[in-house]
Amino acid sequence: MAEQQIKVAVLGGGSFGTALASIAADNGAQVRQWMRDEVLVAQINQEHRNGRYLPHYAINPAVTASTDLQAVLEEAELVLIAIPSKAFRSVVQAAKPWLSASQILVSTTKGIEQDSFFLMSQVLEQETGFTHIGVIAGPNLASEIADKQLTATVIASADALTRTRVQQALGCRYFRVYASNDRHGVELGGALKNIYAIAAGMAAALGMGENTRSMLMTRALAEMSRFAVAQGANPMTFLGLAGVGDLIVTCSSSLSRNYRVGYAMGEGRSLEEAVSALGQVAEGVNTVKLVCAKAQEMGVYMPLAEGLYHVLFDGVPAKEMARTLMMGEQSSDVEFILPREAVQQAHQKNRGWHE
Ligand SMILES: NC(=O)C1=CN([C@@H]2O[C@H](COP(=O)(O)OP(=O)(O)OC[C@H]3O[C@@H](n4cnc5c(N)ncnc54)[C@H](O)[C@@H]3O)[C@@H](O)[C@H]2O)C=CC1
Ligand SMILES: O=C(CO)COP(=O)(O)O
Repeated sequence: MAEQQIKVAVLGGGSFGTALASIAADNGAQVRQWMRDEVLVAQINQEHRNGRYLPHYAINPAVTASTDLQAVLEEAELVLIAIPSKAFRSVVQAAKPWLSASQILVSTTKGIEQDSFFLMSQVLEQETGFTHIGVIAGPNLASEIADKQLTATVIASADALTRTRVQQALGCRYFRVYASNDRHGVELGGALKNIYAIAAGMAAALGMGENTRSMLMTRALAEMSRFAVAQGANPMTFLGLAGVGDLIVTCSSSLSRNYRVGYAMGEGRSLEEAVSALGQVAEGVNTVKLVCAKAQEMGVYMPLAEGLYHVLFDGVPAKEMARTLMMGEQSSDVEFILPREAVQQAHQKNRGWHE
């Protein structure tokens, strides 16, 4: 679909970086991928395979890998950054000498920075001061994309050039790219759903049914959009691929690392055991900590996230937490229609009937 060959740099040698590099190459781009591991670089360049993260996937030979940031970044028009949130800023800082204001910088990372509570595009903005900045998020399990299973993502940016170039560079017969200008909402959607994917994995391992999962996902969406609106995002974004789309896939699929962490804990493993068995990043573990602290600070009601926090970090059994949540205050279904406060007030007014 791309009209002329675009030069793309991908920072990150993990599963998503590798899948994105190959999409761009399938789409006719010249792609350079940066990673730290020289063995992996040699394997990608010689065998066109990433044995550590996507071992069964044939990478497009037009992707060349390198440990040299300068070589990867110079001449790149589009830079996709697929680095876990914990290391994101340090990688951007290392890349800075070879970044320029004419480049388009796009975060693909679904996480939040520890001390600042910054989303990754905010880190990009703060570190570079550039304007062509965007994020992508959506139902994008890397291994399914690697298999060329049909899916779509959202490029979110206030900058029209960023949106258009990413649509041109990545949109292809198995990957559609939709546009949004709610960067904050799209990025929050991607980060927040990881929390609920852990809870969904746990519920599945505990033998809870499809009604339960459906309730969990829907109430998760209510919580996510409540938090995002308090942060200045547009609630309608959560009806899109980066909201409900990504929530459905990560809460339903054992290919999701966050879901797998929850599932392992539901089977009785400790958080540490679950995370170390995974061997890859599950952003939700850190995100739930940060979001619960922020929600408390801002007075945002997030019972599911708080419940999960107590299960992960305070040793509360998941089944006990589920019972507590079920007996929590009766609330509003869609609070953008009937506010939660209206339901609470009606309860106070009509006290005594059930007691
Ligand atoms: N895997 C997936 O299905 C998807 C992942 N994402 C997001 O993409 C981000 C990256 O995830 P994956 O590629 O899946 O992770 P991964 O766990 O497969 O790989 C992480 C990569 O980052 C590298 N890395 C870690 N610390 C580094 C540092 N200090 N310097 C340089 N490189 C470092 C690792 O070596 C590895 O190559 C995450 O935030 C994730 O939420 C988004 C959509 C889909
Ligand atoms: O974001 C993802 C799919 O859209 C990947 O989820 P995990 O990080 O849980 O694997």
